[in-house]
Amino acid sequence: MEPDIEEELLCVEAELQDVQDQIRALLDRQEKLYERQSELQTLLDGYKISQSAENKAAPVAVEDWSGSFEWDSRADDTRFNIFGISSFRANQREIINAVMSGRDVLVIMAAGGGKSLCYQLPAILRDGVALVVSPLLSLIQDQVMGLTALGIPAYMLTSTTSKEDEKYIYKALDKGEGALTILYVTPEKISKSKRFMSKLEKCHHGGRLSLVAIDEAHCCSQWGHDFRPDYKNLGILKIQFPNIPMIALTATATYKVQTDLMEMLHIPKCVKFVSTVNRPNLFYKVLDKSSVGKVVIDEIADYIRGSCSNNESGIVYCFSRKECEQVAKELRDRGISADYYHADMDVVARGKVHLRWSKNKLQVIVGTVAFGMGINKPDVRFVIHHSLSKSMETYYQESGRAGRDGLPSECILYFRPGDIPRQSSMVFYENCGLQNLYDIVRYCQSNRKCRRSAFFQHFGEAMQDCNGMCDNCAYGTEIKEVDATYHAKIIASLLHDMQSNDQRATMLQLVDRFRAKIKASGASNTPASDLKKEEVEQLIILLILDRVLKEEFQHTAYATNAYVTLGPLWKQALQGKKAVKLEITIGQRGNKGGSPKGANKRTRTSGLETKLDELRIELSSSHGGIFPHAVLSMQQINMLGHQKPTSIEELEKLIGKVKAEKYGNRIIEIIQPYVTLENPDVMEQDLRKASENGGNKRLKKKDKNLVYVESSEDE
Ligand SMILES: Nc1ncnc2c1ncn2[C@@H]1O[C@H](COP(=O)(O)OP(=O)(O)OP(=O)(O)O)[C@@H](O)[C@H]1O
Ligand SMILES: [Mg+2]
Repeated sequence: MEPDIEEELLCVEAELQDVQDQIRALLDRQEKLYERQSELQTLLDGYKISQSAENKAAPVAVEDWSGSFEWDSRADDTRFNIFGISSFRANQREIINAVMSGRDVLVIMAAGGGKSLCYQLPAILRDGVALVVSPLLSLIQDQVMGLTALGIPAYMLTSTTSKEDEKYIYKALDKGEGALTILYVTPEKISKSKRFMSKLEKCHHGGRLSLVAIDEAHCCSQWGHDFRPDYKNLGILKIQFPNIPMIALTATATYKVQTDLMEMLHIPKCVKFVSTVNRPNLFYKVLDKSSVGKVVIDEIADYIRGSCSNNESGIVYCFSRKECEQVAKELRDRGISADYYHADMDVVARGKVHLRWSKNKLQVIVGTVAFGMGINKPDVRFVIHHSLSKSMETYYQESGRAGRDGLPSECILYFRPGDIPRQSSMVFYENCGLQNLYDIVRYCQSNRKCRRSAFFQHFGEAMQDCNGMCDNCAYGTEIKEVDATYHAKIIASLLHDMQSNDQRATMLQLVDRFRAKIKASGASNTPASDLKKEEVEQLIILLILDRVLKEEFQHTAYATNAYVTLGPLWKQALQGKKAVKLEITIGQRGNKGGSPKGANKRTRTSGLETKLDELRIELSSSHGGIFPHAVLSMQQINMLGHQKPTSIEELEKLIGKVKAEKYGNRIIEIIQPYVTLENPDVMEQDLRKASENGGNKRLKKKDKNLVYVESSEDE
């Protein structure tokens, strides 16, 4: 009788546990649905408001921003002859048209998408002064130097502006004297300088304020990833200058951030342009990270030497300041030109490192997250994460600093489960901190799913083709699936015993205990004996993601420790009711030996291109220390390398009038010897085609092995 009762009791308990788990799962779902409900409600409210506002206003024609406008030919001329840009990228033309039509505009466009042109070009086309608010001094300096080199009267009013320039700027604002087309300021100028605001108002009253641009506009919103208090006050600009078009630009903004921005900047009726988050030229890959530090550095150094032997720029992101210094030193020991960048350094030292790197005098910056916004270098060919970021959003931002010029570039993340507790003990108190971290852990652990699809999912965008531009799509990984249900049971029972005795375990301790238990039981032939140390770590992470286990944190005087404890579904695991499948990679994850499709594309071997690269560095120093990419972009170097123009007229058709006039003689001098080496007939044909194309389309490549990628809308 008694055994029957016990058995039934066990069954009832198990069923109860099951029911509780289901309730928990439903509650989770309910929470998610509430969240979505509120998002949809806001969306609907916004839609209704804009509808009623439109109904009240005079009826407007359907807004077709891609149609033809009176300024079309001037816009094309400025794009090509001043900026040297052969065609507009997606949405650029439409955005420019909306601004030119006097509308307020909100632009969400991926990093490197070409947002600057969207306000710089209308600034040139419209009469008067364009005010640009940008959050960082370094960003402003880059932009002003670049524009000045193109002959555009651009100035900045910041703490570093000389008295003389300040006087010039105030006079231009006040009385319209002197040429001033674009004026950059930091948000503090708007919120703190009454003098500046009064001059700006005078400029406006005189009808000389052409537009207002708010760059990195996500800084306005507390929900964004980089909130800046001074950005909160920028709403004043629309109140004071209601009839001046305002354009707000950012690389990423969730729907919540977008509505927040529109409200704060007082642009409820703005035209919104949202471009895809996809960066088709970036190759994403995750590599297993060895627990031996030197091995990881050896691999990184090998990669840089092998794939970026032409001194192509890159970034290595590290978790801590100490790690940055260490990794930079070890890369230098291996002959790579690398230096570190973190928040503990003083501003001058940081600025110096950044500048050397921007001018191609330093190949690699090893940085913490402090090396962030303000990186304006277009030709970063690789971003390597020495350890994982804290969320998908942060990873998207950081890896997105690669390939802003549209040329193929690589984003490599070194992952090992042992790095997770370091991150989790930093983020656990943030809103959704652990949830965000576990999302990127899922990204890292996945051996099958397209990496790109994780970004689409995260940013709520429809899937797009990856075109083999991630490791899982390009070559996949050989995987062995292990039934780890039994292993999970042992781990749950181990932790249960420990917790009953008021003991705790870190992940490493748990791995050791697990392995010791297997060894002590002499069960070398049990299925649990077959897992290596790293695989047990991987299993523990899997159990955390599956909520069988969870992380808990405790502060000591020196650190925050992360412990692994039993999670909501532990009983199921203990009873062997939770099927656990562990994917183990066979050999090394990713195909390190083979080259991904993306990596091949950018191999630049031509001697002429190397010479042109050297020339742009030389010209950049002799033209007031501007950046080499402001002289010629990598795309332009590739184009010149293939088309080899030999006269200023031909050159003009490729890089526009301003650059051809300024640097033309030197460029042709470099190209000339290479032309005489070639078959004159072939060259003749190429040049004829170039002029037929008006310089707007690239020529067909002569050499099948050379792949030339130009970023343009028709790419
Ligand atoms: N239509 C185009 N064709 C080719 N190159 C372009 C085009 N538009 C912009 N670029 C180039 O792309 C690079 C990135 O442009 P830009 O700095 O405006 O990007 P962004 O969208 O502001 O990115 P971020 O969010 O990182 O600031 C620059 O080198 C710029 O010259
Ligand atoms: Mg920008």
